[in-house]
Amino acid sequence: MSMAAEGAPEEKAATDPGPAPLIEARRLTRVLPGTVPVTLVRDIDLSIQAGEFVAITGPSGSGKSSLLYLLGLLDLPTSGEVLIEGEPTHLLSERRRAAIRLSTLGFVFQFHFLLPEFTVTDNVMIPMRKLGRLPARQMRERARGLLADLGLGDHLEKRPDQLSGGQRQRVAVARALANEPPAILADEPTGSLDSRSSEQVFEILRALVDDHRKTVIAVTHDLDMAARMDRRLHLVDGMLADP
Ligand SMILES: Nc1ncnc2c1ncn2[C@@H]1O[C@H](COP(=O)(O)OP(=O)(O)OP(=O)(O)O)[C@@H](O)[C@H]1O
Repeated sequence: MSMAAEGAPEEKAATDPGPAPLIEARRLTRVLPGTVPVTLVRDIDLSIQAGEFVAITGPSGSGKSSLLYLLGLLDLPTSGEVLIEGEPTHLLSERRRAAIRLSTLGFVFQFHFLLPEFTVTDNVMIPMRKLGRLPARQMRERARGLLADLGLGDHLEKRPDQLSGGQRQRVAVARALANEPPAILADEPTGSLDSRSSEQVFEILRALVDDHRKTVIAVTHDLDMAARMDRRLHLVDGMLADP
């Protein structure tokens, strides 16, 4: 092989674009059809890298949840696109989009949406069962380990209604982490919690970013909390604006 074919390393470095952003939006627009169409988000361009802790802020009704749902492939844009790890997603089948959600994105909502008739451990195992990559015993061990890491080791066999709001939200975080996704998307994760539980959940999200290099994107009304995240995306009338 000639020297030329091996290539000068500096030339390769200059042309190598590096890894694709974890989540990217290009001209993302979502309009609800109707006699008076409602524009939820308009023309949003953004790019989120692995390891970022991003707040989505803005007044009530500005489109924060709508943007999060589009970025999380829970909704489809009217125009524009979302790319996950460089892969355009808007033309994929719902089955493929669901597979990306299951392995790449973990969700935490304001209300935990745990199944009331299941134990805490069984709730955390649900995404693992759907993905179906681990034998049952390993799923259970992993769920228990996650719950223990989040301070819930004494509550593994309880049902959600036997826990406090803050504990339930930590179970929801464990469930979001079940399949080891690189990104967690959270919609007002502390919105229904008292200040002490809010702080605990915030510290957990912070540690996911700092210690485990997860990407966390969280919609929040809490401007103090948003100020403690690494980056803020501020929405006004469905568009990105200066905070
Ligand atoms: N399915 C729907 N039908 C009609 N209007 C909707 C629908 N979903 C959202 N909207 C409206 O679109 C706008 C954006 O909603 P969205 O929930 O994304 O805002 P938000 O910033 O998250 O609000 P909040 O802070 O109050 O949760 C709001 O005016 C909302 O009322």
